[in-house]
Amino acid sequence: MIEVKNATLQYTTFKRSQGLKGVMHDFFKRSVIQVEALSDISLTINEGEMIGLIGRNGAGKTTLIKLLTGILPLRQGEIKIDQMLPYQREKVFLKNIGVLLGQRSQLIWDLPAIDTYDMLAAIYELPKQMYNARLTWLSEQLEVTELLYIPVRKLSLGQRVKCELIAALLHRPKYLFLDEPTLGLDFVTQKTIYKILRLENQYHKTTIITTSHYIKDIEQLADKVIILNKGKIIFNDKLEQLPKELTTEILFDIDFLNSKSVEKNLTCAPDKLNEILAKIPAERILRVSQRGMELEELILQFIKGDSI
Ligand SMILES: Nc1ncnc2c1ncn2[C@@H]1O[C@H](COP(=O)(O)OP(=O)(O)OP(=O)(O)O)[C@@H](O)[C@H]1O
Repeated sequence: MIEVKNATLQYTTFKRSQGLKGVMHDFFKRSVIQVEALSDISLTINEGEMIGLIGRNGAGKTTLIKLLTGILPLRQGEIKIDQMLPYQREKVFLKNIGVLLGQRSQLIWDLPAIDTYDMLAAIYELPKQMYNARLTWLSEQLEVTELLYIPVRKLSLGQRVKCELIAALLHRPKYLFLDEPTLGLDFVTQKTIYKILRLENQYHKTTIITTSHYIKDIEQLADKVIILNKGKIIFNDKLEQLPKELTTEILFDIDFLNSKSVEKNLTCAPDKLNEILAKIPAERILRVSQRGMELEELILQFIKGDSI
C-alpha cells in the first residue's frame, strides 16, 4: 500500500538577473527562491489499483513520482510504501518497484538491450529460469524479440520505449511508475503498451501509476484519477465522480465560414449558443451539432473551475 501524509516539497532555486550587470550581481550575491512543487499532499493507493496522475505543466506530477520512487528525499510529511520509506531505497523496496521515466533511460546506450537485462537480472537476483521465461514472454508480447541484440542507440523511439518497459517489468515489480510512457509513440505502439500493462495488472495485481498528458493513456491505464493543480490534489477518485456542478456535459460545435470563406469552428456550452449564433451571419453557418463533452474537456473544465 502507498501512503502519503501531508507531503510538501519545495525546490530551492536561484533568481537569475538580466544583463551583464545582473550576471555580475548574481556572481557575488544570488537571490534564493523557493518553488513549492507539492503542498500538503495526502493520498492512499491500494495494491492492484491503476492510477492516472494528471495536471497541467508544472502541477507537480513528476515531483510526486520522484518522491514515491525515492529519487528525491522528502523533508516535510511522510511517504511509506509497504511501510518502507522510499528514499532509504532498501533492497526489498527496489525489488518491489519498476520505473519508466520518459526522459531517462535505464538501458545502456551502446550495448544491446539484452546486456542491460542480464545485468538487471543479476541485480534483482532473478532465478535463471524465471528470467528467461519472463524475458521471452515480455519480448514476444511487445514484439521486440529480434531487437534485443541490436545496440540501443540504433533503435527507433518506439522500439526503445518498449525495451525500456521490459527493463522496468523484468523483475515483476509490485508497483510500477510510468512518467509519460507513450510520449511520441505511434498508435500501434501505444496500444501494445496498453495491452501489456493491463495484462500485468490483471495477472500479477501490479499497482500502476501513470502520469500523462494523453487522455487516451488515462482512459486505458487508469481506473482512478488524481488531478494535481499547482501542487495540490484537487480530485482523487473515479472519473465518473467529477462533480457535475463544475462541468457542462453538453457542448455545441458550430461550423461556419469567416469573411474570407475559410471554414472555422467554435465550441460552446448551451447557455452561450444563442449569443454566439447571433454574431455570425446566418448564411455563413454551415452546421450546428450537439455532442457530449469529451473527457479531456471535462478535466480542463474541472481544473479551471478549481482555480477560479
Ligand atoms: N529541480 C528543480 N529545481 C527547481 N524547481 C523545480 C525543479 N523541478 C521542478 N521544479 C518546479 O516544480 C514545479 C513542479 O514541477 P514538476 O516537474 O513536478 O511538474 P509536472 O506536473 O511534472 O510538469 P510537466 O507536465 O511539465 O512535466 C514546477 O514549478 C517546476 O518548475
